Amino acid sequence: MTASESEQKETLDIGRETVDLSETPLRVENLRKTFGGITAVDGATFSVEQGSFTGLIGPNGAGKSTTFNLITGVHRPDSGAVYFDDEDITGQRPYQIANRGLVRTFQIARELAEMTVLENMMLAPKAQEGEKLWRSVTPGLRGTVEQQEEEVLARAWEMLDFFEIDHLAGEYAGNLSGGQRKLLEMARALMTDPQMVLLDEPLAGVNPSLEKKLLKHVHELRERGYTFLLVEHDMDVIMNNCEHVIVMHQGKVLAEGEPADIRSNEQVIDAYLGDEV
Ligand SMILES: Nc1ncnc2c1ncn2[C@@H]1O[C@H](COP(=O)(O)OP(=O)(O)OP(=O)(O)O)[C@@H](O)[C@H]1O
Repeated sequence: MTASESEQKETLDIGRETVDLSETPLRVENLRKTFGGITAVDGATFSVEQGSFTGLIGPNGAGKSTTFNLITGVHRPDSGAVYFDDEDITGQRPYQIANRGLVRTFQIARELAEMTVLENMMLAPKAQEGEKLWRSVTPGLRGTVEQQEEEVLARAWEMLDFFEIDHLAGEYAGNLSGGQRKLLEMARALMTDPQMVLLDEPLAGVNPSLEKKLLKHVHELRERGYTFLLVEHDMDVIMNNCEHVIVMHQGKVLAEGEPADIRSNEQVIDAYLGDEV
């Protein structure tokens, strides 16, 4: 990390702390997951570098979503391990993993569509201290809870402003366009000030101008030290934006490398890219 990058990150208004870009925050080793007779993930091993924008691609059914679910604690692997910041997080619950700084975007469910954009943001606050309840019922300590709520509100506005949807704060989430929803999903994920964000097809149904905007925001965040792992079917998006690409096929990692190498990899062309190159 250069001195100016370091400076930029420390002064970032969305509140990231300085991180060491030489780290490898995420490592999955020999992950395996079966559903009945189906092997969804079959010994996948890869790692993601700190501060990178890494793409995870592969044909339908290759195991990408299941891998995301194994990393974020939605599913427990049959075998293998997930390490985040060199700590074994295998089998931890999604909220525990999120509290460590590893989050994924979630689609705005129907119930959330009936709340305003700002209310959606307030539902995803930064983890608060465990004694919150105790503080709220203890005379003299009420101010701390109020202070925390103010901090959550301030962060919500900062994120809405960053993603340029602050003018929609009072709008019901259900009234947003597909692209605006995707921006809200990203903004919500960032509420907890994570270190790493997993994006599962964040551009599906997004029009070209909002797609450009969303990718611009991801690049800005990445330059400031956030790490992104992206599942996306649009090959141009992957090849033009990610500096590292991991290709899954039949539950395994078939290849990984820079976009240009992946494009010309014979095995990848046979298994996946076919006519796309
Ligand atoms: N909860 C589940 N129950 C049963 N089978 C599942 C479950 N989740 C995934 N699978 C199966 O595991 C395999 C891998 O699915 P997965 O969704 O991880 O692939 P993918 O690469 O994300 O595919 P796509 O690009 O189509 O989203 C598929 O055969 C799928 O049908």
